[in-house]
Amino acid sequence: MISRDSIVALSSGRLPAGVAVIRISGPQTRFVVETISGGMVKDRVAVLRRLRAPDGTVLDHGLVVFFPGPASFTGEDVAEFHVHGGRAVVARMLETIAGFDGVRHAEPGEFTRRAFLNSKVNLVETEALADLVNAETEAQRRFAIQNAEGAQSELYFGWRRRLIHARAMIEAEIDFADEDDVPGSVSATVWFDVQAMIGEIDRHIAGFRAAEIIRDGFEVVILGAPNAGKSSLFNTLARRDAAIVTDEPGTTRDLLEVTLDLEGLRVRLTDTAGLRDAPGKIEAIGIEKARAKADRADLLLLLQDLADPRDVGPLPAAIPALRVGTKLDLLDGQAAANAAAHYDLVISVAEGVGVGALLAEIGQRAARAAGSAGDILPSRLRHIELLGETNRHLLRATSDQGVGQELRAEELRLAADRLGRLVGAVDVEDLLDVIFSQFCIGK
Ligand SMILES: Nc1nc2c(c(=O)[nH]1)N(C=O)[C@@H](CNc1ccc(C(=O)N[C@@H](CCC(=O)O)C(=O)O)cc1)CN2
Ligand SMILES: Nc1nc2c(ncn2[C@@H]2O[C@H](COP(=O)(O)OP(=O)(O)OP(=O)(O)O)[C@@H](O)[C@H]2O)c(=O)[nH]1
Ligand SMILES: [Mg+2]
Repeated sequence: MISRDSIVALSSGRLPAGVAVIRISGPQTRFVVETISGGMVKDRVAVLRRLRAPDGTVLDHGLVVFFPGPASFTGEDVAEFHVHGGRAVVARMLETIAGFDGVRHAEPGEFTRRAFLNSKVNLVETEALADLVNAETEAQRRFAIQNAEGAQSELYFGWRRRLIHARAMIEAEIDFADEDDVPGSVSATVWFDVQAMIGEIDRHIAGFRAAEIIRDGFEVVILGAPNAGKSSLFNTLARRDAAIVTDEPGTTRDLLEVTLDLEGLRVRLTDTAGLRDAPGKIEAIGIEKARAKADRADLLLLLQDLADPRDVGPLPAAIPALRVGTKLDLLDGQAAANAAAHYDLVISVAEGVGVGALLAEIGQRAARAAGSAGDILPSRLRHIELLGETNRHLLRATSDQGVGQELRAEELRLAADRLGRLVGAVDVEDLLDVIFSQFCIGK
């Protein structure tokens, strides 16, 4: 076992709570349990005990669970005290346990760090555990649990195994080049597989945007001329009066943002200043911000007042857009029918027409951009960087341009090494602080 100190922390959330879980891991765990619970408890069974400080003071009545190492979450002896979730109860419990010799308060992510150091989880699973704890939407939860269970790391381990095999074959061919029983076509098959893997890795890297959408949300920006009804739509979708609405053109100046949960996906909706030429100083800054935000959007909603359509000039052409006609209620039946043909959707916020259809359309586009449930996607910039390096080595390995088999085999080794760093199978000491700094205390 690598760690000598035992660590303790509150592993459950905000206080006060009905119940709070205090967790301890390390070699002092048995002694702490014996002392506080007045004797050992059966392994892996929750037992109700009176909990006392070493001086005999009763702290609480709570459940005690003991998990002997190495078959525990961290791989060390672990115990949990499930106590009443009052601030004073928890404070006194933590203070008492941290007062034992060899026991101290845990740092953020330290339980999971020990699980990693004891090979209970690999690095990619560790990151997924952090994502699982932070998941707020159903899509985030689904994505994180899939990777916490190993889907993403299995993909990387699989590629790494194929490269190790490829390198073994190429080196065998180098060593036995002049013997007859090593068929020359072996290397052709190997290079063919490596070539295929480059494509697989490139496609996987391309999935990063989908992972970002799952994590950070699908960016939708509302644009249009002043008074087009942007803020009115924004408030309706947000289901609250987040933006000021008046009949005065130029009401909105700053960017306003709300987060929606559309069928389990996070969607970030931004209201912007109406676009028009040379308005006042404040409005001009707002318009500049609106254009900058639009450049980074996943979807634009281009609103136009059906009763007073105005042109707003060129918009980012590369970004998908929905043309939305607003204030449908102001048109008579015939004019309304004619107008509908020129837009993707027509709406009346005043009468609640078309808003449901617009929301459904946004939801569908967000879902498409986030990929299908079960897609294995890279979830961190770290993954993209190492996968990019992997492929650069593989491209060098597969280019014949006067490079000997030895050097090509070496490129295969370097590529496999990059994948090893990804999952933490090769030395990653320098990475650990970065990764575990993303955790909260008690995890
Ligand atoms: N009360 C409580 N609930 C919890 C946790 C916890 O630590 N305590 N977890 C904490 O994250 C999660 C469950 N994850 C866990 C993962 C592994 C082990 C564990 O003891 N693993 C051993 C034995 C496996 C087995 O019996 O099948 C091992 O891997 O060797 C426990 C919890 C969520 N719920
Ligand atoms: N009849 C009708 N009026 C609407 C509708 N939507 C908005 N309006 C009115 O149009 C005016 C402008 O609405 P806003 O939502 O503030 O428009 P905006 O596009 O945010 O305007 P700026 O912030 O100035 O760019 C207000 O008087 C709204 O009440 C609608 O569906 N029907
Ligand atoms: Mg507005």
